Amino acid sequence: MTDSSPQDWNIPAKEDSPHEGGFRADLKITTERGGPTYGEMIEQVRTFMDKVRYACPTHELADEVIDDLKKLNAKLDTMLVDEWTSPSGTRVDLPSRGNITLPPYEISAGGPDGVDATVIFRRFHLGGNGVAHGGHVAIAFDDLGGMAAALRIGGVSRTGYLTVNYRSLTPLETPLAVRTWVDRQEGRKLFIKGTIHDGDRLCADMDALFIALKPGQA
Ligand SMILES: CCCCCCCCCCCCCCCC(=O)SCCNC(=O)CCNC(=O)[C@H](O)C(C)(C)COP(=O)(O)OP(=O)(O)OC[C@H]1O[C@@H](n2cnc3c(N)ncnc32)[C@H](O)[C@@H]1OP(=O)(O)O
Repeated sequence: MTDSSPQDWNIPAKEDSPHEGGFRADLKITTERGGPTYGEMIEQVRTFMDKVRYACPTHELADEVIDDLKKLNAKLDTMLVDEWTSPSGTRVDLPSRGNITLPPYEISAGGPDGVDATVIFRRFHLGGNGVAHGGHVAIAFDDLGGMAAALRIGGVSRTGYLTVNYRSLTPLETPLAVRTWVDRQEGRKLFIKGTIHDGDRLCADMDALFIALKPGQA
């Protein structure tokens, strides 16, 4: 088998976008891409990453795992698609829309006024001394802040700035309440706020600007 080279990832989109050269105009929402067990596949990968974070393999075991991973990567190589047709990020029936790169969250309510979700930072989100890495906290805010913006404008925006105040430690493997909402809107500018709580305790809050993209804008 061969390792993937960088060019392998430049997979052209199958369909033309109504936004030539830019972001896709429509936000795809799917529940079937990748099949009925796609969510379980993603969960197994997360579990694997949890174990990798804490494992100290012998040389022999590391070599075995490398061989197994090469086989798995070769299997997925036969199924690579462009970003617009990948299940990842579109599967609204799965935690974090099936996006392996995000901390898994589940949305309990979402609309033009904001989003309520429960996020669980996993063992592989460890920063140090048993709690979450601040960068992963920011990723949760970025995605759920972007979601609040998307649900307000019915389209795509990009983060202009995102400030996180880390108010107290953010635990791993604990369901945490996230709320993001549009504080105010000025034309294309959406000023988003957010909080993450562990019970009554505020772990972090966010102050961000998302800017709605113009047609054709990347
Ligand atoms: C069931 C539900 C299904 C939902 C369905 C799925 C939902 C799915 C959700 C996905 C959620 C993902 C969320 C991730 C979002 C990223 O992580 S995006 C990646 C990180 N961000 C970037 O890479 C952005 C890089 N920057 C850029 O591309 C450009 O600067 C931008 C943001 C497009 C803006 O450029 P532009 O269009 O030329 O606009 P520009 O005129 O510069 O600025 C517009 C206004 O914003 C102001 N502005 C711009 N930047 C700043 C700044 N940093 N600070 C202050 N003001 C600023 C300008 O001053 C200007 O203000 P006004 O003069 O109009 O008052």
